[in-house]
Amino acid sequence: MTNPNKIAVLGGGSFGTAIANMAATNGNTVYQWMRNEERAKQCQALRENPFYLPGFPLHEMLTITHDLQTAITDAALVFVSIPSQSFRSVVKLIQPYLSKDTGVISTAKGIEPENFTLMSQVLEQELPDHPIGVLSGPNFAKEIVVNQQTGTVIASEYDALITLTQKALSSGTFRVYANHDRYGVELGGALKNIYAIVCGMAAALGTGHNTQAMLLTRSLAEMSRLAQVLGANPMTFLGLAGMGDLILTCTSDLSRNYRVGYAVGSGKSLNEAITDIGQVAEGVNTVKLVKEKAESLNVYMPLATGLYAILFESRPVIEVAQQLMQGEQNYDVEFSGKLSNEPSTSL
Ligand SMILES: NC(=O)C1=CN([C@@H]2O[C@H](COP(=O)(O)OP(=O)(O)OC[C@H]3O[C@@H](n4cnc5c(N)ncnc54)[C@H](O)[C@@H]3O)[C@@H](O)[C@H]2O)C=CC1
Ligand SMILES: O=C(CO)COP(=O)(O)O
Repeated sequence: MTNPNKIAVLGGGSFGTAIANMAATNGNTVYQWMRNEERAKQCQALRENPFYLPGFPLHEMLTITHDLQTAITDAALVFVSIPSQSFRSVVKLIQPYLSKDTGVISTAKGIEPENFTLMSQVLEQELPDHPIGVLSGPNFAKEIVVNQQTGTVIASEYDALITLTQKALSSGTFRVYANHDRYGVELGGALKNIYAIVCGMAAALGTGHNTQAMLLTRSLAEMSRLAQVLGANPMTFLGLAGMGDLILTCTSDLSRNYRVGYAVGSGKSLNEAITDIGQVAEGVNTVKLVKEKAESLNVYMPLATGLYAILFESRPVIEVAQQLMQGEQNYDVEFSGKLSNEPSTSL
């Protein structure tokens, strides 16, 4: 049996800390697990995470620990806030400590290279007997912890898990919407990172509002086109986890993906940009996987393909932008039966 008020959060980064603190503030008994024992002890003693969210005090109901068993035993919900590159290895560690009905929720916005696997699919594979879900939306950790009003989405086939998550996290400043299209919600969160890099790059080149509006809108069209072919509901992309997160990360330098794009657009190499940011920018790997996927499925994704050419084939940004603008004319709104998946060379 699980304790309905016990929640575990795996990951010592900015989003894990924000989620853990919110759940603790709501009166839950919360354990945040960090792999680094020294850091866990330091954060627990300081009542702060100076590595990712310096200056922000943590709630007394939150315990930070290096002990995975203590963190997980009896927890009703486990949030996995580990970047996609390490996600599976951490999920493998928790299996022995989970209770039978513990719900496990991914907050990671990335894709595993093998078989284009999303993180909740990793959960499905590694923890087939557990209810699973995805938390995704326009959610900068740095704004959540200072109580900026925020909306998010819990996506799952399990209504009990949705209700439990809403109860654990909802507050006067955090609103948790439900969605049953887990795949679409998760895909939206992963794909938008590509376009955040594109928009950061465009901003570095001094583009105006017209360009930004076009980029955002065509990004949404492109994401939805792939999503539909992959079996997600493209309408999901009109919600917080699609359009909402796209707007957020494509317009703000709080986004690490946007900052990678801005740095590359300003003349830095990709490696320099990543090193300077010092935190995970999932879009850099996602664009490689999406370019391959789009080619194998013959889905037209000019922005993702153009970004790949700039980041990994040394194509000049200006040259790629001009090519996109001068291609043949295309339709504005898709999914009306016209041109939904026909190849073209324009934006
Ligand atoms: N920061 C944000 O505002 C948001 C982030 N996300 C997503 O959440 C996921 C995590 O992001 P952040 O917390 O921001 O990342 P972060 O870069 O701030 O922190 C990642 C944490 O994971 C830990 N970690 C990495 N590999 C590990 C391993 N093998 N074992 C144990 N711990 C490991 C790191 O030590 C670090 O504490 C990402 O997929 C991101 O896209 C989602 C919504 C908002
Ligand atoms: O997904 C995010 C906010 O919703 C965070 O975006 P970045 O990973 O680009 O910082």
